[in-house]
Order: sequence, then structure tokens, then C-alpha cells
Amino acid sequence: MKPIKPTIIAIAGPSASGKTLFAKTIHDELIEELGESGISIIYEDAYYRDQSHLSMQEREQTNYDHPSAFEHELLSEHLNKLTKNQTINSPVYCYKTHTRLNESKIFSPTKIILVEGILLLSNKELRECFDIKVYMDTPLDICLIRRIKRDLVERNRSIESVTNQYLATVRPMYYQFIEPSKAWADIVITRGGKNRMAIEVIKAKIRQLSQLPPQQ
Ligand SMILES: Nc1ncnc2c1ncn2[C@@H]1O[C@H](COP(=O)(O)OP(=O)(O)O)[C@@H](O)[C@H]1O
Ligand SMILES: Nc1ccn([C@@H]2O[C@H](COP(=O)(O)O)[C@@H](O)[C@H]2O)c(=O)n1
Repeated sequence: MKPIKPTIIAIAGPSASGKTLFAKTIHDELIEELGESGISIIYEDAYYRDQSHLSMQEREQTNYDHPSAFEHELLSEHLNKLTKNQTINSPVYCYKTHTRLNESKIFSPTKIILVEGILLLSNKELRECFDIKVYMDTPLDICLIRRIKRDLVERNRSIESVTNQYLATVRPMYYQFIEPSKAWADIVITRGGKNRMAIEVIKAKIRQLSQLPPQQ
């Protein structure tokens, strides 16, 4: 029997808008039903460029909110392979050292692949990989509060580094690249990663797609 072509769902939007929470909630609530081969998540952040050749000071100067910070060409190559039911070696990223780890993760195609990240809809090649494009439209001030809390606890940052980075790059790049990319979305979600109706709507669509017979 011919394997089903994976359906790829992008979840884009500003930093700390709730993309990860939204994707993980959908994944965790469906994994038992769909099984390990049914649903998985890929993180755009895993595709931040390797910076192991740079000093820590240089890495701290990088604009992580500009499209050039990502190896989007590798991500679209990987997504294209997954749609052909091929396995990939996904990079593994570390926010504390601002570079890739010296390891990769074997990632096998699943029927549904959720991809989450800030700049997924800003890139034409990536957009062409997605079957459904979702944008988390959480107000920027709410995102900032959540980002401060998260980055202090999970990403080893100080309040000075979070606020300086926010003013220098996060906010301007949001207006230049992320907010305009909303125009490409099929579905715009308000109120973040706990919007229960939005979670249920995407889950229902995934259930419907998962029941389709193999494509000819
Ligand atoms: N609706 C919400 N209410 C409260 N906290 C939330 C909500 N959505 C997300 N968070 C929290 O905000 C932080 C950022 O959310 P996250 O899902 O990591 O955002 P993103 O992946 O878009 O950067 C996390 O600590 C998360 O638990
Ligand atoms: N070394 C890095 C890499 C990325 N960032 C910030 O992460 C944000 C994207 O991840 P989210 O989970 O918040 O969507 C992005 O805004 C970068 O500024 C970083 O601080 N350091």
C-alpha cells in the first residue's frame, strides 16, 4: 500500500505568542489516538544557523529575529523530504550557547507534521511546503511579559539582556517580517496557546485528514 503523503501544518507568530504551547497541546491530546507515526512536531528554532565558529560575545550580537539567522533552505529541504516519506537528520539547537549541538535527531515522517516558528510564513519556499498555515495573533505586550518570564527561567537570560534584545531586534523584526507574514495565514488565532476552541478546530481537521485513504 502506498504511504500517505504527510500533511504539514505551520504554526507561526511572534516570539512567546504561544506557538509551542499550542502545538504541544494538540500533539499531546492526539498522540494516543493517532500513535507515534500519526503526529509530530518540528521546531524552526532547530534550524538557527550553526555559530560554533564564533565567540560567545559575537553570538550574543546576532539578530535572531532576522530571516538570515535561520537555515531556511535546510528546513525546506527537510520538509520536502518528509513529504516524500523520507527520514531526515534534524539539527538540535541550544539557546544557552546560541549554537547547534554536536548531534542530530533522526526524524521519521508522520501523517501530520506540526511545524512551529516565528518566521515560517515569511519565506516563499517554506510557505509552499505547508498545507495549512496558522498564525498566533497574540498582542505584543502579552508576548513580552511571557518572554521575560520564560527566558529568565528556561534560556539562562538576565532581565537586561531580554529587554535590550527586545528593543534592538525582537520588536523591530516583528514589525518588519513577522506581522506582515500574517497575510499568508489560512487561520489566525487570538488569545494564544490556550484558546480551547482553536485547539479543538485544528484537532478536528487533523482527525479528518488522518482518516483519508492513501493518495493515488
Ligand atoms: N494563553 C496563555 N496563558 C498563559 N501563559 C501562556 C499562554 N500561552 C503561552 N503561555 C506561556 O508563555 C510562554 C511562551 O509561550 P510559548 O508557547 O513558549 O511561545 P512561543 O512558542 O510562541 O515562543 C510559555 O512559558 C507558556 O507556557
Ligand atoms: N540563540 C537564540 C536564538 C533565538 N532567540 C530568540 O528566540 C525567539 C524565537 O523562539 P520562540 O520560541 O520565542 O518563538 C526569537 O525571537 C529570538 O530572539 C534567542 O534569544 N537566542
